Parts: sequence; C-alpha cells; structure tokens
Amino acid sequence: MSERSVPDPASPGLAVVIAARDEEWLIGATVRAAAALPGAAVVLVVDDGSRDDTAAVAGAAGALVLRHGANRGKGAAMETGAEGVRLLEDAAPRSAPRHLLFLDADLGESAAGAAPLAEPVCSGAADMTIALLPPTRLRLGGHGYVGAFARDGIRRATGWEPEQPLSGQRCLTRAAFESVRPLAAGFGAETGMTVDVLRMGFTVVEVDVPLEHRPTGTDLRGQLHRARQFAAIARALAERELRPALARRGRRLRQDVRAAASATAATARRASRRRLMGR
Ligand SMILES: O=c1ccn([C@@H]2O[C@H](COP(=O)(O)OP(=O)(O)O[C@H]3O[C@H](CO)[C@@H](O)[C@H](O)[C@H]3O)[C@@H](O)[C@H]2O)c(=O)[nH]1
Ligand SMILES: O=C(O)[C@H](O)COP(=O)(O)O
Repeated sequence: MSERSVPDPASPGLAVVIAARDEEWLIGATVRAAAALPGAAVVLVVDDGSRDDTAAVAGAAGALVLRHGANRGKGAAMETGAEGVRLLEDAAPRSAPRHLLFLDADLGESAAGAAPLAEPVCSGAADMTIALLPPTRLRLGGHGYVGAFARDGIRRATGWEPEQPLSGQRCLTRAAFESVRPLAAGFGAETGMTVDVLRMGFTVVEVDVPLEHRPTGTDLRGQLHRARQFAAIARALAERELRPALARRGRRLRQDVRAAASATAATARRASRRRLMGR
C-alpha cells in the first residue's frame, strides 16, 4: 500500500500495526476501518503464520502485509510490524517517527472507534495509551482470571493497576516502544510492555473506546487459549521480577572478581618485594 498524506505535516501521524493469525473473516473490515482513522498514514498487517487467506484479504483491503512463514506469536508479530514501519521510514526519512497504534485483527468495523486512543499520544499528554473496552462487550467468556493475574503482576512490578491489562489495542510513541524492545514473547507482550514502559518513566493512561473484539469462548479451545495466555504472562512477569535480582547478582560477582584480582595483585607485589629484598 502506498503511504497516504498526513493532514497536519507537523504531526508525526500514525502507523497502524495489526498482528493477525487466521483472521480472514474480520481482517478486511479491520484494515478498512483502521485506514480511515485520523492521522493513519500506513496500515501494516503482520500475518503470523496464518493457515487461511488472512494475508491476501488484508492486502486486498489496502494494507501493507508482512508474513511470518511460521507462527511466532503475538509479541514477535508486533515487533515485525514495528520493524516494517522503521524500514518504511528509512526509505522515506521523516522529521518525526510515526507513533505506533497496535490494533487486533478481530475488531472489524469497530476499529473505527480507535481514534481516542491515539489522541493523548499525538497531543503529548501520554507516552502510551491502553484501550478500555466497554465491559458489557468484554465480559462474555471466562472468569477473567488471566486478566486478574496480569493486573496483579503489573501492580506488584510497578505500583500501577490497569483496569484491562490484556488489552492489545494501544498507542505509543516510538521512543517508548524502542525503549522496551525486545517485547515479551507471545501473549506476554502487553503485560511485559506495560511494566517496562512504566519502569522507564513513561506516562501511561487507559482510554475508553467503543471497540468490540471476538470474545474467548468457554469451550476447550477457549480454555486452552487462556492457558497459553496465562503461561506467557507468567513468563513475562518472571523475567521482569528476575531482572533486578540478576543485575544485583551480576554487580556482586563483578565486585568479587575485582576484589580477588586486586588481592592477587597485592600478593604478587609483596612476593616480588620479598624477592628483591632477599637479593
Ligand atoms: O499466535 C498468534 C495469536 C494471535 N495473534 C493475533 O493477536 C490478536 C489477539 O489474539 P486473540 O486470539 O484475539 O486473543 P484475545 O484473548 O482475544 O486477546 C486479548 O489478550 C491478548 C493478550 O493475552 C491481547 O493481545 C489482545 O489484544 C486481547 O484482546 C489477534 O489479532 C490475533 O490474530 C497473532 O498475531 N499470533
Ligand atoms: O479474550 C480475552 O481477553 C482473554 O482470553 C480472557 O478472556 P476472559 O476474560 O473471558 O477469561
């Protein structure tokens, strides 16, 4: 897709990135709605190893499409999308890099409601926004235990408690995005990103948006999906709680090595003095 002109030349504008796996039914409507968002200069779909016609449908709807030959998970798809945006900008340099607006592929026409998500980032009021979907549309499937787990982990790591921690509909500046790469793997990406963005001192706000996404069911497939989310979030949180401990351990190790090295040098100096005096 060719890049469309941004109405305000002084504004960085938006690059919409959509990770999609087996989304041929909704991706076309999502892409068309995303392309019509104010400031959306490019819509980039990352087909994450789909087994259906997601890539072709997205391309026909006007998106630029990048493909993973095999499924690599949501976090990797988001990173591929951001890398695609960077390559586009390298080819046509701009004064300000575009903000990234991440949307899921299953929003369909409701993606048209994502505009308020970008406003605080475009105005400089926030470095990252997270979408708050209407609760009636959100709560259709399970017991919300995956969300509760992520929420609790983010609060323990940062002191901030998001209402909808899993939400992948989010907008952030490139500076914020670049500072938190690499993202956590798979469905841990959002939880890890929120922790890292906050720890880097960036501002995060949740924004009400009238988006609708496909609810996760309560059948076996739905519960396995939740189990995968849970495992990825647990990993993202464990990595983040471990990092300061590892850094502390690393500092201690370096101190011990330095101390041992200077003790060895002192012993060698003493031995050499003794040898000289003995002569
Ligand atoms: O291996 C995968 C799996 C999914 N997706 C895409 O990721 C998005 C979210 O996946 P979905 O199956 O709809 O998961 P949900 O449980 O509905 O997702 C909720 O929870 C996820 C984190 O656990 C967030 O990424 C989503 O934004 C949030 O709506 C969709 O566009 C998928 O096509 C991929 O790109 N690769
Ligand atoms: O779709 C989602 O956001 C997750 O799979 C969690 O779903 P639940 O809140 O219905 O358990």
